[in-house]
Amino acid sequence: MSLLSLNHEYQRVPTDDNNIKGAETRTTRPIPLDVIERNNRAAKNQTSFDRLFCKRFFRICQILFSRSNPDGNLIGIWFIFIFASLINEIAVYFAGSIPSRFYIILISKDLDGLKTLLVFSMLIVLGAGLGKSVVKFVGGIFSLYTRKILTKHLQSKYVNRTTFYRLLTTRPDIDNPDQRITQDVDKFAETLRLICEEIIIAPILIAYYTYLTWVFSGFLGPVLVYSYFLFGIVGSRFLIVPLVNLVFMKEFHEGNFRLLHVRIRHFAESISFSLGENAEHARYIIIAILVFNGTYDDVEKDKLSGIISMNSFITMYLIYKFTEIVDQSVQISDLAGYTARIGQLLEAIEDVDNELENVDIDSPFSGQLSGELIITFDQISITTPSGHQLLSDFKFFIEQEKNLMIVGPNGSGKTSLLRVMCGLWPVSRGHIIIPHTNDQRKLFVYLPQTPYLAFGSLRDQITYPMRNDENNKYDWDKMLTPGEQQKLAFARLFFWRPVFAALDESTSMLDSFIESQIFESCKDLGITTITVSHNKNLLKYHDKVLLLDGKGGYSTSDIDIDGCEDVWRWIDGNLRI
Ligand SMILES: Nc1ncnc2c1ncn2[C@@H]1O[C@H](COP(=O)(O)OP(=O)(O)OP(=O)(O)O)[C@@H](O)[C@H]1O
Repeated sequence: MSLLSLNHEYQRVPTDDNNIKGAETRTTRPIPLDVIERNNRAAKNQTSFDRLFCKRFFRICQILFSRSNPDGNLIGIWFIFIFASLINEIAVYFAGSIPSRFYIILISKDLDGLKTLLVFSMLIVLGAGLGKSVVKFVGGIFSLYTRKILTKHLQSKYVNRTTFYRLLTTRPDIDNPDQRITQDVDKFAETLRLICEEIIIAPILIAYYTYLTWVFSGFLGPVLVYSYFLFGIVGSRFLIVPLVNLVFMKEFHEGNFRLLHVRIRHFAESISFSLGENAEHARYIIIAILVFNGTYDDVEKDKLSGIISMNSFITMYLIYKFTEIVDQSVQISDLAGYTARIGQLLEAIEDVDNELENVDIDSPFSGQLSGELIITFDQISITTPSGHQLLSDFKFFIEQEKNLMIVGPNGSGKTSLLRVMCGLWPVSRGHIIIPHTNDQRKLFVYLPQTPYLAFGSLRDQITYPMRNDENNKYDWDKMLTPGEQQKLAFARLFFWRPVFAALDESTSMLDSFIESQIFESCKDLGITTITVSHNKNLLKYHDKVLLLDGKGGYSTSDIDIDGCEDVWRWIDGNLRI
């Protein structure tokens, strides 16, 4: 026997009158979408271009560049990216010096020099074009790998144990996690590539061109260019802040829009049945200052034109590089928006995982099979994620080979009892003692009213969650009627032959003959059923009934095959009180 102690509270999340910034939080309750939107707008610290952005961006970079990441890292591609950009910039530098060389050769009438320069120019122009293409190609690979590493990282954390279930049911502040993992990661990777392509070697180039501008035009040149840059940076900082929040909200709405379409696709038939259908001026001033203040008075006229041309190229290129950085403000605000969404998801997954780490759940599917298997609810209390108490001080045993039927009004907590039994929901008080089995036999299999049918072959449906190496991808939801889907779910149950089967209205679409055959097969296979149903005809297949009254109370009764009518009258009487 092992102890499943789940005596902790749900993850706390912010609500409308309880802003995220520095506010007290309280137990979750369902939050409407417009309230989440208002919270996101108000909570600028969650989605702004500040320290939090830097922290989240750094965390994502750690994932991307980590040597220990099983999905690889970006270090190699990053170096190739820098190398390709450097080669491209060297070609650009030589291309920029071509007009200066032409001025000098043409004014000195050097015909041999002109022929050599023509060949040199063609090669340089070709090299610069090729260099740009190589940078774009390597950038594409960089973006692809960024997406692959981040998606695999998030996916493995999200689809892990019951993390996705807990995140979806207890963290309504994390809208559309699916969209964050698919779309937002893709856009993050593409935006990062665009920014990197422009500024990956900017620090090296800026240092080099600052030095050259200083050598050619003296102290005033770099000062003017740097002032222009600072002005641009301060201005764009003010632009970025509101944009980050807008990018965040745009993704939020896109996620909801896609979700609506998924729902329309899923419920197409039901819906149809119900007819519900931005310095040119500043650049030249720096050159003019030096020509007119006499710095180049001693220089010969043919060389002067070459110096002016080269000087203007260098200064303009430095300004161009700074302009490129300032122009990145739109991209950076996009990047900050995507970083906020991915960073938030990573933090929420970590919270949910920590919550799970603190819960002592021993795997119910391993251990010792010793005698009779009994599930014990030891004075437990069950509270919904929204804080509503369903059951308190609940003390009960579920014994092997004693089929149990759970009845009660809608919303009384019948399915919730199965949720805590399977470890999906924590209990707010008490503990549940779960027995171990020593063979490969599962302890529980849960069959809901609408079973989950994975894309795949018929064999995949029956052996789910065990995977088979088959390439057949059928959409069984569309091919089978609800009744046939329920029958297929029972084929899965018989394949796994667990000790206990939690049947949650899972025979509701089956005819009574099939129903009786199913309960007989369960008995023959030694599967003890824990059935949630409103159907009194199922009483005869059970040995015990548990009645939840919907007010936090419960009562039990044994069922004798001849006394089903009496038991039903007893249930009926209790529910009318
Ligand atoms: N994820 C959730 N977040 C908040 N409340 C929930 C959640 N899931 C269920 N509840 C609430 O818990 C209560 C019990 O739900 P449960 O599914 O256990 O009812 P039930 O007895 O199985 O009802 P029914 O017979 O209608 O299936 C309901 O009031 C329901 O609204």
